[in-house]
Amino acid sequence: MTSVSVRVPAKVNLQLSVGPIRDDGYHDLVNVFHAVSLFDEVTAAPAAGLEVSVEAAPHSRVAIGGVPTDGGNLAARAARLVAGRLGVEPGVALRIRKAIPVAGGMAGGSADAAAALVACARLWDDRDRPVLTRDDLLELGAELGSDVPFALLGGTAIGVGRGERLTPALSRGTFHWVFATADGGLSTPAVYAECDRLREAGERPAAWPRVSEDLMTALATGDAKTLGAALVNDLQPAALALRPSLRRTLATGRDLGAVGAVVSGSGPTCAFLVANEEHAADLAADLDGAGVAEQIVVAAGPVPGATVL
Ligand SMILES: C[C@@](CO)(OP(=O)(O)O)[C@H](O)COP(=O)(O)OP(=O)(O)OC[C@H]1O[C@@H](n2ccc(N)nc2=O)[C@H](O)[C@@H]1O
Ligand SMILES: Nc1ncnc2c1ncn2[C@@H]1O[C@H](COP(=O)(O)OP(=O)(O)O)[C@@H](O)[C@H]1O
Repeated sequence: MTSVSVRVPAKVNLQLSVGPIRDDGYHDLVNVFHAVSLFDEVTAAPAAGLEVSVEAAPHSRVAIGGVPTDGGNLAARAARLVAGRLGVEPGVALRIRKAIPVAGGMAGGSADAAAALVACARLWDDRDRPVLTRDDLLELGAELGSDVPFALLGGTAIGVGRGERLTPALSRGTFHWVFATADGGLSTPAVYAECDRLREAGERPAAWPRVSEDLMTALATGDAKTLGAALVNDLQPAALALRPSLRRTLATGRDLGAVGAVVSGSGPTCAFLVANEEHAADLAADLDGAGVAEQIVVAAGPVPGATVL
Protein backbone atom coordinates (compact mmCIF):
# COMPACT_ATOMS: atom_id res chain seq x y z
CA MET A 1 0.00 0.00 0.00
CA THR A 2 1.40 3.45 -0.88
CA SER A 3 -0.36 5.76 1.54
CA VAL A 4 -3.50 6.15 3.66
CA SER A 5 -5.27 9.46 4.36
CA VAL A 6 -7.66 9.92 7.24
CA ARG A 7 -9.94 12.88 7.90
CA VAL A 8 -10.80 13.62 11.53
CA PRO A 9 -13.11 16.20 13.14
CA ALA A 10 -12.74 18.77 15.90
CA LYS A 11 -15.00 18.60 18.94
CA VAL A 12 -16.96 21.00 21.09
CA ASN A 13 -18.10 20.00 24.58
CA LEU A 14 -21.87 20.39 25.04
CA GLN A 15 -21.55 19.50 28.72
CA LEU A 16 -18.25 19.46 30.59
CA SER A 17 -19.00 18.76 34.23
CA VAL A 18 -15.82 18.39 36.26
CA GLY A 19 -15.93 16.24 39.38
CA PRO A 20 -13.38 15.85 42.14
CA ILE A 21 -9.70 15.38 41.34
CA ARG A 22 -8.62 11.71 41.50
CA ASP A 23 -5.49 10.18 42.99
CA ASP A 24 -3.99 9.88 39.48
CA GLY A 25 -4.32 13.66 38.94
CA TYR A 26 -7.23 13.40 36.49
CA HIS A 27 -10.77 14.59 37.19
CA ASP A 28 -13.87 12.43 36.90
CA LEU A 29 -16.04 13.98 34.22
CA VAL A 30 -19.31 13.96 32.46
CA ASN A 31 -18.08 15.09 29.07
CA VAL A 32 -20.69 15.32 26.30
CA PHE A 33 -18.65 15.53 23.10
CA HIS A 34 -20.01 16.74 19.76
CA ALA A 35 -17.95 16.34 16.56
CA VAL A 36 -18.13 19.30 14.16
CA SER A 37 -17.22 19.76 10.48
CA LEU A 38 -13.80 21.27 10.99
CA PHE A 39 -11.25 18.67 9.97
CA ASP A 40 -7.55 17.81 10.21
CA GLU A 41 -6.16 15.32 7.70
CA VAL A 42 -3.36 12.84 8.42
CA THR A 43 -1.62 10.92 5.62
CA ALA A 44 0.57 7.94 6.50
CA ALA A 45 3.08 6.72 3.88
CA PRO A 46 5.75 4.01 4.18
CA ALA A 47 9.20 5.39 5.18
CA ALA A 48 12.51 4.16 6.58
CA GLY A 49 11.86 5.70 10.03
CA LEU A 50 9.24 7.78 11.83
CA GLU A 51 8.87 11.21 10.21
CA VAL A 52 6.35 13.97 10.96
CA SER A 53 5.48 17.07 8.95
CA VAL A 54 2.86 19.62 9.90
CA GLU A 55 1.23 22.23 7.69
CA ALA A 56 -1.84 24.45 7.78
CA ALA A 57 -4.65 23.02 5.65
CA PRO A 58 -5.38 24.90 2.41
CA HIS A 59 -7.49 28.03 3.10
CA SER A 60 -6.92 27.65 6.84
CA ARG A 61 -5.09 30.27 8.90
CA VAL A 62 -4.31 27.91 11.78
CA ALA A 63 -1.03 28.80 13.56
CA ILE A 64 1.01 25.59 13.58
CA GLY A 65 4.00 27.06 15.49
CA GLY A 66 3.31 25.16 18.73
CA VAL A 67 2.94 21.73 17.14
CA PRO A 68 5.91 19.38 17.63
CA THR A 69 7.38 17.77 14.50
CA ASP A 70 9.36 15.16 16.45
CA GLY A 71 8.40 11.99 18.30
CA GLY A 72 6.42 14.09 20.80
CA ASN A 73 3.69 14.80 18.27
CA LEU A 74 0.59 12.88 19.40
CA ALA A 75 0.25 11.36 15.91
CA ALA A 76 3.82 10.00 16.14
CA ARG A 77 3.07 8.55 19.57
CA ALA A 78 -0.01 6.89 18.06
CA ALA A 79 2.10 5.39 15.25
CA ARG A 80 4.60 3.95 17.75
CA LEU A 81 1.77 2.46 19.78
CA VAL A 82 0.24 0.72 16.74
CA ALA A 83 3.66 -0.54 15.60
CA GLY A 84 4.36 -1.91 19.09
CA ARG A 85 1.01 -3.70 19.20
CA LEU A 86 1.55 -5.24 15.73
CA GLY A 87 5.24 -6.03 16.32
CA VAL A 88 6.44 -4.00 13.31
CA GLU A 89 8.98 -1.18 12.96
CA PRO A 90 7.32 2.28 13.02
CA GLY A 91 8.50 3.11 9.50
CA VAL A 92 6.04 5.79 8.49
CA ALA A 93 5.98 9.39 7.27
CA LEU A 94 3.03 11.23 8.81
CA ARG A 95 1.86 14.36 7.04
CA ILE A 96 -0.54 16.39 9.18
CA ARG A 97 -2.70 19.08 7.60
CA LYS A 98 -4.26 21.17 10.35
CA ALA A 99 -7.46 23.18 10.25
CA ILE A 100 -8.30 22.62 13.93
CA PRO A 101 -6.89 25.44 16.10
CA VAL A 102 -3.83 24.42 18.14
CA ALA A 103 -4.29 24.38 21.95
CA GLY A 104 -7.77 25.78 21.27
CA GLY A 105 -9.98 23.44 23.31
CA MET A 106 -11.15 21.62 20.16
CA ALA A 107 -8.94 18.52 20.64
CA GLY A 108 -6.83 18.93 17.50
CA GLY A 109 -3.90 16.92 18.88
CA SER A 110 -6.25 14.13 19.97
CA ALA A 111 -7.86 14.20 16.54
CA ASP A 112 -4.46 13.75 14.85
CA ALA A 113 -3.64 10.88 17.21
CA ALA A 114 -6.93 9.16 16.35
CA ALA A 115 -6.31 9.68 12.62
CA ALA A 116 -2.79 8.25 12.92
CA LEU A 117 -4.11 5.18 14.79
CA VAL A 118 -6.55 4.47 11.96
CA ALA A 119 -4.06 5.29 9.17
CA CYS A 120 -1.20 3.18 10.58
CA ALA A 121 -3.49 0.24 11.40
CA ARG A 122 -4.63 0.31 7.75
CA LEU A 123 -1.10 0.83 6.37
CA TRP A 124 0.31 -2.11 8.32
CA ASP A 125 -2.72 -4.32 7.80
CA ASP A 126 -1.34 -7.66 6.64
CA ARG A 127 -2.86 -11.12 6.43
CA ASP A 128 0.04 -12.53 8.47
CA ARG A 129 -0.71 -10.26 11.43
CA PRO A 130 -3.69 -10.02 13.77
CA VAL A 131 -6.03 -7.24 12.72
CA LEU A 132 -6.62 -4.36 15.13
CA THR A 133 -10.33 -4.09 15.90
CA ARG A 134 -12.24 -0.89 16.60
CA ASP A 135 -12.14 -1.77 20.33
CA ASP A 136 -8.34 -2.21 20.12
CA LEU A 137 -8.04 1.27 18.59
CA LEU A 138 -10.32 2.76 21.27
CA GLU A 139 -8.12 1.17 23.95
CA LEU A 140 -4.90 2.47 22.34
CA GLY A 141 -6.57 5.88 21.98
CA ALA A 142 -7.33 6.03 25.71
CA GLU A 143 -3.60 5.41 26.40
CA LEU A 144 -2.74 8.48 24.32
CA GLY A 145 -5.22 10.91 25.88
CA SER A 146 -8.67 11.24 27.39
CA ASP A 147 -10.18 12.82 24.25
CA VAL A 148 -8.68 10.43 21.66
CA PRO A 149 -11.38 7.69 21.79
CA PHE A 150 -14.07 10.27 20.95
CA ALA A 151 -12.14 11.44 17.87
CA LEU A 152 -12.35 7.83 16.64
CA LEU A 153 -16.08 7.59 17.33
CA GLY A 154 -17.38 11.06 16.37
CA GLY A 155 -21.07 11.97 16.43
CA THR A 156 -22.36 13.04 19.84
CA ALA A 157 -21.33 10.94 22.82
CA ILE A 158 -21.25 10.98 26.61
CA GLY A 159 -17.76 10.42 28.05
CA VAL A 160 -17.28 9.40 31.69
CA GLY A 161 -14.19 8.52 33.73
CA ARG A 162 -11.47 10.80 32.30
CA GLY A 163 -13.82 11.25 29.32
CA GLU A 164 -12.53 8.11 27.59
CA ARG A 165 -15.46 5.76 28.38
CA LEU A 166 -18.03 6.57 25.71
CA THR A 167 -21.71 5.98 25.06
CA PRO A 168 -23.30 7.46 21.91
CA ALA A 169 -26.03 10.03 22.67
CA LEU A 170 -29.36 10.15 20.88
CA SER A 171 -29.43 13.26 18.71
CA ARG A 172 -31.75 14.57 16.00
CA GLY A 173 -30.82 16.71 13.01
CA THR A 174 -27.89 19.04 12.48
CA PHE A 175 -26.73 21.87 14.72
CA HIS A 176 -25.02 24.97 13.32
CA TRP A 177 -22.03 26.54 15.03
CA VAL A 178 -19.75 29.54 14.75
CA PHE A 179 -16.34 29.29 16.41
CA ALA A 180 -14.25 32.28 17.42
CA THR A 181 -10.59 31.31 17.78
CA ALA A 182 -8.11 33.28 19.88
CA ASP A 183 -4.57 34.42 19.37
CA GLY A 184 -2.49 31.95 21.46
CA GLY A 185 -3.72 28.77 23.12
CA LEU A 186 -4.48 27.73 26.70
CA SER A 187 -2.80 24.73 28.33
CA THR A 188 -5.32 22.05 29.33
CA PRO A 189 -3.50 21.08 32.60
CA ALA A 190 -3.23 24.79 33.53
CA VAL A 191 -6.99 25.29 33.04
CA TYR A 192 -7.86 22.22 35.17
CA ALA A 193 -5.44 23.49 37.86
CA GLU A 194 -7.08 26.93 37.78
CA CYS A 195 -10.51 25.25 38.11
CA ASP A 196 -9.26 23.44 41.26
CA ARG A 197 -7.75 26.67 42.61
CA LEU A 198 -10.98 28.65 42.10
CA ARG A 199 -13.01 25.90 43.80
CA GLU A 200 -10.63 25.79 46.77
CA ALA A 201 -10.59 29.59 47.08
CA GLY A 202 -14.42 29.68 46.98
CA GLU A 203 -14.64 26.68 49.33
CA ARG A 204 -16.93 25.02 46.78
CA PRO A 205 -15.98 21.33 46.68
CA ALA A 206 -16.68 19.57 43.38
CA ALA A 207 -19.94 17.66 43.18
CA TRP A 208 -20.13 14.24 41.52
CA PRO A 209 -20.93 15.01 37.84
CA ARG A 210 -24.26 13.89 36.36
CA VAL A 211 -25.54 13.88 32.80
CA SER A 212 -27.82 16.90 32.20
CA GLU A 213 -31.40 15.79 31.47
CA ASP A 214 -32.11 19.15 29.82
CA LEU A 215 -29.21 18.62 27.46
CA MET A 216 -30.28 15.07 26.54
CA THR A 217 -33.84 16.28 25.84
CA ALA A 218 -32.54 19.14 23.69
CA LEU A 219 -30.36 16.74 21.68
CA ALA A 220 -33.18 14.25 21.19
CA THR A 221 -35.60 16.93 19.98
CA GLY A 222 -32.99 18.67 17.80
CA ASP A 223 -34.03 22.10 19.07
CA ALA A 224 -31.11 24.56 18.89
CA LYS A 225 -32.60 27.10 21.29
CA THR A 226 -33.14 24.49 24.01
CA LEU A 227 -29.66 23.07 23.40
CA GLY A 228 -28.14 26.55 23.59
CA ALA A 229 -29.73 27.10 27.01
CA ALA A 230 -28.44 23.72 28.24
CA LEU A 231 -24.73 24.12 27.33
CA VAL A 232 -22.51 23.63 30.43
CA ASN A 233 -18.77 24.07 30.90
CA ASP A 234 -17.29 23.86 34.40
CA LEU A 235 -13.89 24.86 32.96
CA GLN A 236 -15.28 28.15 31.66
CA PRO A 237 -14.67 30.22 34.83
CA ALA A 238 -11.05 29.00 34.85
CA ALA A 239 -10.55 29.77 31.15
CA LEU A 240 -12.05 33.26 31.70
CA ALA A 241 -9.78 33.83 34.70
CA LEU A 242 -6.73 32.93 32.60
CA ARG A 243 -7.94 34.82 29.50
CA PRO A 244 -10.29 37.66 30.63
CA SER A 245 -10.78 38.92 27.04
CA LEU A 246 -13.01 35.88 26.36
CA ARG A 247 -15.81 37.49 28.41
CA ARG A 248 -16.20 40.14 25.72
CA THR A 249 -16.07 37.55 22.93
CA LEU A 250 -18.88 35.51 24.56
CA ALA A 251 -21.00 38.60 25.32
CA THR A 252 -20.60 39.87 21.73
CA GLY A 253 -21.78 36.55 20.28
CA ARG A 254 -24.81 36.53 22.61
CA ASP A 255 -25.66 40.15 21.74
CA LEU A 256 -25.42 39.29 18.05
CA GLY A 257 -28.11 36.62 18.39
CA ALA A 258 -26.40 33.30 19.22
CA VAL A 259 -28.81 30.95 21.02
CA GLY A 260 -25.90 29.48 22.98
CA ALA A 261 -22.42 30.74 23.85
CA VAL A 262 -19.77 28.74 25.66
CA VAL A 263 -16.01 28.32 25.88
CA SER A 264 -15.05 25.11 24.03
CA GLY A 265 -13.49 22.70 26.55
CA SER A 266 -10.38 24.23 28.10
CA GLY A 267 -10.56 27.15 25.62
CA PRO A 268 -9.73 29.68 24.42
CA THR A 269 -11.96 29.01 21.37
CA CYS A 270 -15.53 30.26 21.97
CA ALA A 271 -18.43 28.29 20.49
CA PHE A 272 -21.70 29.91 19.41
CA LEU A 273 -24.78 27.88 18.58
CA VAL A 274 -27.22 29.40 16.06
CA ALA A 275 -30.67 28.45 14.75
CA ASN A 276 -29.72 27.58 11.16
CA GLU A 277 -27.11 27.86 8.39
CA GLU A 278 -28.15 31.42 7.38
CA HIS A 279 -27.78 32.63 10.96
CA ALA A 280 -24.34 31.03 11.08
CA ALA A 281 -23.19 33.02 8.05
CA ASP A 282 -24.70 36.23 9.49
CA LEU A 283 -23.15 35.75 12.93
CA ALA A 284 -19.77 34.88 11.40
CA ALA A 285 -19.77 38.13 9.41
CA ASP A 286 -20.91 40.19 12.42
CA LEU A 287 -18.34 38.62 14.78
CA ASP A 288 -15.63 39.22 12.20
CA GLY A 289 -16.68 42.87 12.02
CA ALA A 290 -16.67 43.17 15.83
CA GLY A 291 -12.97 42.22 15.90
CA VAL A 292 -13.29 39.99 18.99
CA ALA A 293 -11.57 36.91 17.54
CA GLU A 294 -8.46 35.83 15.69
CA GLN A 295 -10.46 33.82 13.18
CA ILE A 296 -14.12 32.92 12.68
CA VAL A 297 -15.01 29.40 11.54
CA VAL A 298 -18.48 28.10 10.63
CA ALA A 299 -19.18 24.39 11.17
CA ALA A 300 -22.03 21.92 11.69
CA GLY A 301 -22.42 18.82 13.80
CA PRO A 302 -22.65 16.00 14.48
CA VAL A 303 -20.23 14.47 11.95
CA PRO A 304 -18.53 11.03 11.96
CA GLY A 305 -15.17 10.39 13.64
CA ALA A 306 -11.85 9.49 11.97
CA THR A 307 -12.63 8.30 8.42
CA VAL A 308 -10.33 6.79 5.77
CA LEU A 309 -10.52 8.87 2.58
C1 LIG B 1 -10.53 19.67 28.58
C2 LIG B 1 -10.81 18.59 27.56
C3 LIG B 1 -12.34 18.54 27.36
O1 LIG B 1 -12.72 17.61 26.36
O2 LIG B 1 -10.21 18.78 26.29
P1 LIG B 1 -9.64 20.14 25.60
O3 LIG B 1 -10.73 21.16 25.73
O4 LIG B 1 -8.40 20.56 26.31
O5 LIG B 1 -9.39 19.79 24.16
C4 LIG B 1 -10.32 17.19 28.06
O6 LIG B 1 -10.84 16.87 29.32
C5 LIG B 1 -8.82 17.09 28.06
O7 LIG B 1 -8.51 15.89 27.42
P2 LIG B 1 -7.02 15.60 26.84
O8 LIG B 1 -6.49 16.83 26.18
O9 LIG B 1 -7.11 14.34 26.05
O10 LIG B 1 -6.27 15.42 28.18
P3 LIG B 1 -5.13 14.36 28.61
O11 LIG B 1 -4.03 14.43 27.62
O12 LIG B 1 -5.75 13.05 28.93
O13 LIG B 1 -4.67 15.05 29.97
C6 LIG B 1 -3.99 16.28 29.98
C7 LIG B 1 -4.14 16.86 31.36
O14 LIG B 1 -5.48 17.40 31.55
C8 LIG B 1 -5.93 17.18 32.87
N1 LIG B 1 -7.12 16.31 32.84
C9 LIG B 1 -7.53 15.71 31.69
C10 LIG B 1 -8.67 14.93 31.67
C11 LIG B 1 -9.37 14.76 32.88
N2 LIG B 1 -10.47 14.00 32.93
N3 LIG B 1 -8.95 15.35 34.01
C12 LIG B 1 -7.85 16.15 34.00
O15 LIG B 1 -7.49 16.71 35.05
C13 LIG B 1 -4.77 16.55 33.62
O16 LIG B 1 -4.04 17.61 34.19
C14 LIG B 1 -3.95 15.91 32.50
O17 LIG B 1 -2.59 15.78 32.84
N1 LIG C 1 -0.69 16.73 16.32
C1 LIG C 1 -0.78 17.73 17.21
N2 LIG C 1 -1.56 18.79 16.95
C2 LIG C 1 -1.67 19.80 17.86
N3 LIG C 1 -0.99 19.85 19.02
C3 LIG C 1 -0.20 18.82 19.33
C4 LIG C 1 -0.06 17.72 18.43
N4 LIG C 1 0.77 16.84 19.00
C5 LIG C 1 1.13 17.36 20.19
N5 LIG C 1 0.57 18.56 20.40
C6 LIG C 1 0.73 19.40 21.62
O1 LIG C 1 -0.51 19.38 22.33
C7 LIG C 1 -0.87 20.67 22.80
C8 LIG C 1 -2.41 20.76 22.90
O2 LIG C 1 -2.90 20.71 21.60
P1 LIG C 1 -4.41 20.58 21.12
O3 LIG C 1 -4.82 19.17 21.14
O4 LIG C 1 -4.46 21.29 19.80
O5 LIG C 1 -5.22 21.45 22.16
P2 LIG C 1 -6.43 21.23 23.15
O6 LIG C 1 -5.98 20.22 24.17
O7 LIG C 1 -6.67 22.58 23.75
O8 LIG C 1 -7.59 20.77 22.36
C9 LIG C 1 -0.23 21.63 21.79
O9 LIG C 1 0.09 22.86 22.38
C10 LIG C 1 1.01 20.88 21.33
O10 LIG C 1 2.14 21.24 22.09
